[in-house]
Amino acid sequence: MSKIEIKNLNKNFKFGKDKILKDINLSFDSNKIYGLFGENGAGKSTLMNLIADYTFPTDGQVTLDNENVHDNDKALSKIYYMNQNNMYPKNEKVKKIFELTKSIYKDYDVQLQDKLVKKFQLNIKTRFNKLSTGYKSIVKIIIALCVPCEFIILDEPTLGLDARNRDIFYRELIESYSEEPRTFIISTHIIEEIDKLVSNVVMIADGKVVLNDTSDNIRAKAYSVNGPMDLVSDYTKDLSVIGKESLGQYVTIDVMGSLPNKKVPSGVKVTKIELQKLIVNLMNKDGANDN
Ligand SMILES: Nc1ncnc2c1ncn2[C@@H]1O[C@H](COP(=O)(O)OP(=O)(O)OP(=O)(O)O)[C@@H](O)[C@H]1O
Repeated sequence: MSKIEIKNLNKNFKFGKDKILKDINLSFDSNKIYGLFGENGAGKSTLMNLIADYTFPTDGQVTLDNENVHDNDKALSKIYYMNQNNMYPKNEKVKKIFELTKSIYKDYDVQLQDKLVKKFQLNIKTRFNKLSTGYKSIVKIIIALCVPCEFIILDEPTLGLDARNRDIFYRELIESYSEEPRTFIISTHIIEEIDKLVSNVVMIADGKVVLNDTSDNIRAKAYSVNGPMDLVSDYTKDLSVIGKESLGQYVTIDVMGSLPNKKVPSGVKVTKIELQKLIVNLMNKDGANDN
């Protein structure tokens, strides 16, 4: 059971004034699907780059099974990183790129690759640089699902994909994961499409981890409380408020934590919050400070 650990990590870029990542402590366990969320510029890609040793920490370290990943071929061979950079020879046909990948990874899953090529209707005789943005992502997705690595990091994998192809991707990811469990770390802004798929959620805001829990735990402690302002304010007074919207005398207050051990007042409705709404609330710091 392998594990990636990020310990006391800080990152700033040489010419940047600010720290991009601040005192990050996180672990990514075996066989889980992590959603990595945060607003534009929060530091998600930087974190993924650090895990895959594309850049190095200013302080702290990233380890895989207690070994620093930096310049560590053994550790890095267990990590596959799909991102927006095109690492493939631009003028090669897709078929050749698949062959090159297969020659690097001994247990590369050619059967799955062929199945995915058909599902996505990818023409493997096309040169990579002639593909549309969506199909470039599809080539990378196929490779990411077929390489025999224990940790698959996907930075905005569905960039440019239409709704049908996004649906195929999610279904194939789940099927592939069920057959061959491994760890996925997926960064995306389309939270509502993957919230049912992720087992764990990590959210970064202002370079810090602000949420790191299982999806089940988060769902079990995030609620919307709606009703007359005075009743809702009283019912939620000891809870951590993450969002608030009011319409006249009626208010919806989003909270995190255990609900009070008392009867919900008549006229007040308590519902669970969707992950998407929770993340947006957490991004919206003003909302969190409203109460
Ligand atoms: N090589 C670099 N040099 C200087 N600053 C950088 C570099 N790479 C990233 N940054 C800065 O680090 C911050 C975080 O960027 P990062 O790409 O990690 O965010 P992100 O959460 O992935 O954003 P997005 O969702 O928009 O892709 C940004 O302010 C960005 O400008």
